[in-house]
Order: sequence, then structure tokens, then C-alpha cells
Amino acid sequence: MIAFADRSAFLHAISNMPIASDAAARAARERQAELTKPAGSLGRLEEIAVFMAGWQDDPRPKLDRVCATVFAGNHGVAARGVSAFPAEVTAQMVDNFRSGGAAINVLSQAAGAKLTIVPLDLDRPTGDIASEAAMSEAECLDALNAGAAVVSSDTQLLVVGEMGIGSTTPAAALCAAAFGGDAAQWCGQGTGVDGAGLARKIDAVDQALALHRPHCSDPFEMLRRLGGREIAAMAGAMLAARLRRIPVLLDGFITCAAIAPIAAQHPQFTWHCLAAHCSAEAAHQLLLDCLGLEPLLRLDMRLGEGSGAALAVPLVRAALATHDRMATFAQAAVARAG
Ligand SMILES: O=C(O)c1ccc[n+]([C@@H]2O[C@H](COP(=O)([O-])O)[C@@H](O)[C@H]2O)c1
Ligand SMILES: Cc1cc2nc[nH]c2cc1C
Repeated sequence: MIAFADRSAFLHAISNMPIASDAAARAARERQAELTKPAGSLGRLEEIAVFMAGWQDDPRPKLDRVCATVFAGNHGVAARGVSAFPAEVTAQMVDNFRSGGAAINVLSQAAGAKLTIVPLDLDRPTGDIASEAAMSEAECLDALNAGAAVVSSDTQLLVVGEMGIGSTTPAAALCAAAFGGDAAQWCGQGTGVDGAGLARKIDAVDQALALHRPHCSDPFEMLRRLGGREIAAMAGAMLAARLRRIPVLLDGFITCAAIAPIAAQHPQFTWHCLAAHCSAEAAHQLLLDCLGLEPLLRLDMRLGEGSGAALAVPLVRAALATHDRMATFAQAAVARAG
């Protein structure tokens, strides 16, 4: 099991990330050129097959074990009225995940993914980022390790999602700290907050940035001061996946914001990640641009809980099925381009 002993072990891991297998990716690209289709005609499905081959170190990558995760946390800043919903909905939705009634239950089942729910100290919200750090050093490390612990070594694709009322506020703050810009640029409707709520949210992010920005020298400190437990856990899970060369499907704005602190300093961190969708949260497109990621789907979703990422699993399955099962020009006796 991957665990980070302390802040410096976490920082060391992000400075020493493995990369995909060049040989497996090259072999997959060569196979794509032999399949009965004009070169490039399966578009991004071809890229996905090559991507999966590289990260699985297998020219014929498999998708028998897809792991979907939902990390849940509560946020002190939610008490400022920055969400359309009350904070108790986080725990209520965790109960709903456990009894199988949420969108992610249905979508992960449809995608053939095994779902793991990880609630993180829900009765102990993080500190209000507008006036204090979200977490102590020990709390942040515990959250990172709770995320890393979920990633078993035999996972072939990791789907990452979250649940946490108020979370688009720390997510906006993390984006601003990681990539610059002001609070208004990174704040959006979240669960559907009204104009007054959006103004409170922008104000909270402004205050958080004024307080913490001077101290956000490294990704750990950014996550600790401006993040949340489920946000740090997602970062820990995605880093653990990278250390094991497991490819990741990113969900929406909050999931992408969780890797912003790492990716801003180490842009190659996103190399094992596919952006499943662009959510309707206004700043998600901007964040994807900063991360250098092109989303697979645009369905105007803004649910979170891994729903957009689960929806993209069948696309990855289609990419691998065509890669594995299509005939070659030689097998089918089809003439090549002249
Ligand atoms: O995934 C997204 O892009 C997304 C956009 C808006 C809201 N959400 C979900 O809604 C919650 C956060 O919204 P809010 O308004 O409470 O900050 C949290 O549970 C997220 O899963 C998720
Ligand atoms: C009902 C509800 C379900 C969610 N799932 C993820 N975030 C959510 C926020 C709310 C409010």
C-alpha cells in the first residue's frame, strides 16, 4: 500500500513520477496503423488506446478491473452560505451512495466499475479557509493517505469523484492559488447558488487568497490551507495511481482542482489523466485549459460524485475493443491507401 510518511515524502513522490511505457505505446500505435480503417479515422479512440497501452505497459490493454471512487468531506466555509444546499446533505448523500440510490451507483454499474465510497470525518468540517487553514499538517497527510490507500495495484483504470457541500469554494481558491487570476474568475454556480450566495463565495475566496497566498509555496501547503479532506484524498489517490502507472479518468471541476496544485508546478502530472468531461461549472473549461486537457464529453453536467468520469468509461472500453478486435488489412485482405 502506498502511504506518504510526511510532507517531504509527498513532495518527493511528485518530483519523481514514473512515465508511461514508450515501447508499449509504440507497439499500440503500430497496431492502429494495421487496422482496417483510414489512418486516424477513429480519432481520439485511437489516442485513448495508445494512452492505455503506455500506462498499462501492454500493447493490448485490458479493462477488466475499473475502480470508481467517491471521496466525501465537509467544509468549514460552507457555514458562510456559499452553497445552495445545507452541509448535512454531504452525509445524507453518503447514505444514499451506500444504499445504491445515487447517480454514481447507477452510472458506475452501467460502466462495469466497482464503486468505493470514502467518507472523511464528515462530522468534523475543515477549518473555514477565509479565516484559517483548512487542515493541520497531520490532517492533510491523513487525507492524502486515505486517498492513496484506496488505489489497489491491480486497478486498470481509476475513476475519481467527490461529494462535499461547499466544495466549489475551496476548489476555486486552489485554482487561483495554483494558476493565478482573481476569485470571480474561478467562482461559479456550484449546486445552483443564487446571486447573493455567489457574492459571498467570491468574498470568501478573496479573503482566503489574501490570507494564504503568501504561504502557498508548495502543493502540500496549498492543499492543506485551501483544500478539503476529500480534495486532498483525491490528490493522494491520483498520485498513488501515477506511482503505480494506473491511468485516471478525471470527473468535474473539484476533481480537476484537486490536482491543480501539483500540476501547476509539475505539468507532466496530468500525463496519466484523461479529462472525462467539461462540466457546466463556469471555470471548468478554464481549468482544463490550464491543465492542458481536452475533455472527452460535454454534456452540461455539474453533479460531481464521479458521474461524468463514469460516463466516459464506455468510451475507453470502445477504444480498447476496436484496438483489440478489429481485423488488420492483411487479415481482411483489404487494400491500403494508394
Ligand atoms: O463536478 C462538478 O463540476 C461540480 C460542479 C458543481 C457542483 N458539484 C457538486 O456539488 C457540490 C459542490 O457545490 P457547492 O455549490 O456546494 O459548492 C459537491 O458535492 C460537488 O460534487 C460538482
Ligand atoms: C443532492 C446533491 C447530490 C450531489 N452529488 C454530488 N454533489 C451533490 C450535491 C447535492 C446537493
